[in-house]
Amino acid sequence: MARQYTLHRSSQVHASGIDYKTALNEEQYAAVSSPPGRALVIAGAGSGKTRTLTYRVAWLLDHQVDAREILLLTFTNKASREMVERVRELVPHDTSALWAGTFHSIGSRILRRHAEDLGFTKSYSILDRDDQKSILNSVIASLDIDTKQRRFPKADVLASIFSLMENTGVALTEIIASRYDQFYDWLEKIEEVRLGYIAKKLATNSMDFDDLLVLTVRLFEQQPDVLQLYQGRFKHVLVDEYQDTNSVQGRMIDLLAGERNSLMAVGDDAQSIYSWRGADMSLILGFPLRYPGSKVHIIETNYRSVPEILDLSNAAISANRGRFEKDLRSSREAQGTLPALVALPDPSTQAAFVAQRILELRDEGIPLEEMAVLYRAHFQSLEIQMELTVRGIPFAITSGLRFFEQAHIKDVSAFMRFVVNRRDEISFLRMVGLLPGCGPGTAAKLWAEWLKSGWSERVEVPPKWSDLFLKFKIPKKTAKHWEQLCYTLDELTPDGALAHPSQMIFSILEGVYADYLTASFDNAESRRADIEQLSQYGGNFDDVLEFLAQLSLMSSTDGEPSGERAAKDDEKVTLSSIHQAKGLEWKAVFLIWLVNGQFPNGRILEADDADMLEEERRLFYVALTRAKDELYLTYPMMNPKSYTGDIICRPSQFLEDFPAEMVEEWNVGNDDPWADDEPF
Ligand SMILES: Nc1ncnc2c1ncn2[C@@H]1O[C@H](COP(=O)(O)OP(=O)(O)OP(=O)(O)O)[C@@H](O)[C@H]1O
Repeated sequence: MARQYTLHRSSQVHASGIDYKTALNEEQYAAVSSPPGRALVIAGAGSGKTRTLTYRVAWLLDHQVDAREILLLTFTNKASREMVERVRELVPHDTSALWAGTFHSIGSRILRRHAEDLGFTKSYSILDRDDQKSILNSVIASLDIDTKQRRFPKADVLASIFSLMENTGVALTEIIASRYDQFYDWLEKIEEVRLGYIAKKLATNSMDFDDLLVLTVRLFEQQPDVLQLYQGRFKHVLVDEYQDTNSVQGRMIDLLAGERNSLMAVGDDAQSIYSWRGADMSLILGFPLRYPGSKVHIIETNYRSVPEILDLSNAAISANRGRFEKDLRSSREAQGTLPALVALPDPSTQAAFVAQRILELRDEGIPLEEMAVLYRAHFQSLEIQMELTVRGIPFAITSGLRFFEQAHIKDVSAFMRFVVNRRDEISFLRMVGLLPGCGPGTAAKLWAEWLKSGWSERVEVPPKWSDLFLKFKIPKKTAKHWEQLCYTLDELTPDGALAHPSQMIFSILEGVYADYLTASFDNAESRRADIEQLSQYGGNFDDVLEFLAQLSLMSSTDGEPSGERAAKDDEKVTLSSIHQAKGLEWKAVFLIWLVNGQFPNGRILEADDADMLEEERRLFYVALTRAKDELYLTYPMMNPKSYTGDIICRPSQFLEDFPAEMVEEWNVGNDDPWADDEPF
């Protein structure tokens, strides 16, 4: 009888040498190794979404997929950087042709190549919120709206309204009626401002963040050949944080996936927390219907939290109805202590409790950078900040201006933006506005002279700025500085070519900006150091267009944790809003201000809208699931700072969503001999 002999196919051994079955759990492996097609991966909190996506990319590369056929869309720039880095560590393949980034950065990359088709040039500027506001204000001024008679929405509010429109596809009338009905009588004028804003963006060759998405989709819809080009390239589209995509992003994905391409969307419906910015949860819930025949993978093993914390989180979210059923299990051993529920007399005692506990935990061996204080809104961190400062406990706050949004960084980039995009009025005005004696009136006149010269419309850079600019009419006080500016601009474009980004920054600093810094800021030295750092960063780019795009994208408000997050070797407690804690984890988490009206937020309670309340509960769930080992839920019983005088606080209704046995109540006393026996 013939001998049975089994042949081990060499394809089992991957170029990367990764043993996928060992590196992943069964659920993760099923998703990572799934055949080409449409797949939705519902991965619970702490279940390894990053691992699943990075191994999926490695798997594709190991299975003869070319890196250039992969598109990885992420929610933040940081996430995309980390994932690409992780893939590089995993596989020997060349991954440089892989496209990874946020929707905005991928949109910008595509638009850069096809801007002419949409009436822009490839050197278009990207507007941030500040720039948007300047344009909107100038449009409002030009329309002669009588804002004194009745309150007209401020530029910031208008920018939010227009953005919501673009991101949701909902008509202006409807948005005003449902969310801003106090401005309903202004509807016509608001529409005029909107049209004026669009026209001004086109005239100044500028796009805002929403345009990066909307125009990409428009390009795909209006030009089938362009769409085919990208569909033909990206055979594998992977999307992270799918629960927070909005309808335009959803459409962009659908278009790229087309009829045939593989699509893997990874997300957790229970963590969808951006509907206020247009995220559309129906995209994730409706995926199986939109993609008939798609496979749904559910990953339910949580590696992060001890069972006590996870059970509480599961119970807390179970009150929500609109969700995929899942049963998240902890892979960790029970530790025998329950999450703490701590009622404190008032906000300052709450702060004292948190600070004291932080010090005790540090003594027990948890480093400060493994602890976080989370809250619904930034102002709720005030007392904590004061208390930590008094006790000398270092902390980092994830709020405030990002590096790239600071005035001095924007000033320097205004020079670069203008020489690159000579129709960029905002940058021109910002740049000349830095010169002594040059107020808004003079700046506007200079801009008019510039337009009159005809050079703003020409493709080529003027061979010598000084030849042109020195003919302009300049106030006496400004003349010397204007001359200096001209020579600096000449240095930015030697012989009509754009200089290297680092060289440009150096010239701007030495030519014009250093003087301005010392004359304007008492911390000129540290600002100068920032600019030098920017110049160093510029060394990573050969192309100034790429550099400027990256700069704008980094200062986006796309949910990126801003400010400094405590680096690993930097011993600091993190103070963060829950939104900005998305995707992060700490050994000990303090969730403060669990009071009705604060969390859930008062506006949401007033609106009495079930969907909004569910989103608020998901936010609560996100906060709970950030904790690995210790979780403290705290609230003040009295709020002495309220406008109405002292008010008694009602504990958050979310605390009623789980059985009392799941937490341990702490009674906090006082060792002050002068205090009453009772805590208050
Ligand atoms: N198969 C695995 N074996 C061991 N540890 C794992 C495995 N998969 C993931 N982990 C670990 O689990 C933790 C959580 O992973 P990750 O941060 O990717 O979760 P997540 O799904 O993005 O969570 P969230 O959505 O709550 O932010 C990480 O520390 C990760 O290293």
